[in-house]
Amino acid sequence: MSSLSSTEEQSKGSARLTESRSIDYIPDGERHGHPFSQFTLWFGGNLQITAIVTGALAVVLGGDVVWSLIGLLVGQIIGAVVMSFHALQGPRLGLPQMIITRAQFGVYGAVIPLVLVCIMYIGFSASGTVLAGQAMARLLSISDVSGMILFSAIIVVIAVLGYRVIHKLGKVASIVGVLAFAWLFASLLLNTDLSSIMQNNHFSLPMFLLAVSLSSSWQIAFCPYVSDYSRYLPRGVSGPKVFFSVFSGTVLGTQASMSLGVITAAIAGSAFSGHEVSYIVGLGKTETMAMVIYFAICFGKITFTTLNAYGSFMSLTTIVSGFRKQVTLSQKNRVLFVVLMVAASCVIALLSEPAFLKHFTHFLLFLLAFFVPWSAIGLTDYYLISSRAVDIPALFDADKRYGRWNLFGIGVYVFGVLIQLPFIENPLFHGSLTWIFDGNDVSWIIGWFGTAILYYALHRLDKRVLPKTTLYPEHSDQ
Ligand SMILES: Nc1ccnc(=O)[nH]1
Repeated sequence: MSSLSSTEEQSKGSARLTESRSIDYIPDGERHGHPFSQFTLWFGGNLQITAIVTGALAVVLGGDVVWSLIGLLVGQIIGAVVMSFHALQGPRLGLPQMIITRAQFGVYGAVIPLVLVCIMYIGFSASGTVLAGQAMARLLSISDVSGMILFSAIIVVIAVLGYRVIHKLGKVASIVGVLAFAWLFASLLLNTDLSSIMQNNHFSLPMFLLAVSLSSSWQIAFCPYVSDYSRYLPRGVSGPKVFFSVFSGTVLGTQASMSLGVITAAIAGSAFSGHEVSYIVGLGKTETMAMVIYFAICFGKITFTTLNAYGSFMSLTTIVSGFRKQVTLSQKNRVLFVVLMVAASCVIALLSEPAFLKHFTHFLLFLLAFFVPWSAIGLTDYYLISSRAVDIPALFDADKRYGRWNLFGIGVYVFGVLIQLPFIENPLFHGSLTWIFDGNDVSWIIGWFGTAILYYALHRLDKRVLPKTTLYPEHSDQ
């Protein structure tokens, strides 16, 4: 009887819209969903203004049309392969992404990348809030400040509701995004001679590499939270289906947005840079259509701003729980943590000047140097060294096998960050060896492979005793 009622409660709990779990293991009884939801989340989420502007950069900074499109696609594919391998850990381990890091860095050691993750996502959200807040202000005829606050309030609500609502949002965002993009592509192409744009075709290696880096770093920045959104899928779900749903969703969505950016920048020339939003809105020749586009811009920013809020709230929980041996989070603290994270990005958005935002974007890209080695260590350890076996209870207890600080993992990580520095080309940081690659930033390639190879080659120095198969928490119904 008691087991019946607890099962009943559980199924009711899992069907509720408000999520109660955070960084804890998702038991089999609560697993649900289909890999297709991964496609709609990553496809719909990427159909948005920041991806358009990022794609346009390839042309604004001097690239041609044809090779920019190809370079962006190549970078999309490389970044999405890495990202999709992280996504697969969700259903297999039933855990969000960053807590898995404790297996390689130790329960306390994982705080090092976690703090950086929080900063990165607060930053991404801040820049998204500025754009969406302005679009919302035009849409509702309110001030920019009110637009940003209102947008942030919407993000708090969705992030608190959690997993199920986020996936529903992904589905709606896919539909709204496809309609908006079909219209934008059609109005651009009907008014221009596509063949003349396609003649803008002159290969230059530096510009090609720039396009590859723009899109691959776009994708890699999702890695610290991909499994957060796949962790409720059934444990035995088909690996290839999850992989290809995430992969095709994120590649197709981002490539559509970035291609629109490339074509718009090529047509508009200097009229585009600095006036991206008003140029896109100007494509709607009537007042009503302009309002529809403002709506699409605002709506398009909701998905990832929510993901950033949810991901940073989950990371904050992982930091706090590491020191408190705590596995679950009360509903009150859940709301508190989400509000803290969203308020931080809203304040940055409110204080930011347009020029500040540009520097801030450079800073966020610079932060990527800290995630590339994190990703390389996480994937090499999980797929090649641990053979996908993780002692899940030990991730929650610093006295168990993963310990407090794993000096081996942390050491390789620090090395991975350092080997990238000479190859970073960012307005905030000029590496000393970038001349070898004609001033291009290929630090992410060197950082990822250099770290993975080193971690693998030296793994005998690692003192951890690894489990033979994955160990699940005792009271879970797995
Ligand atoms: N490329 C991105 C990764 C993560 N968050 C974002 O807003 N954007």
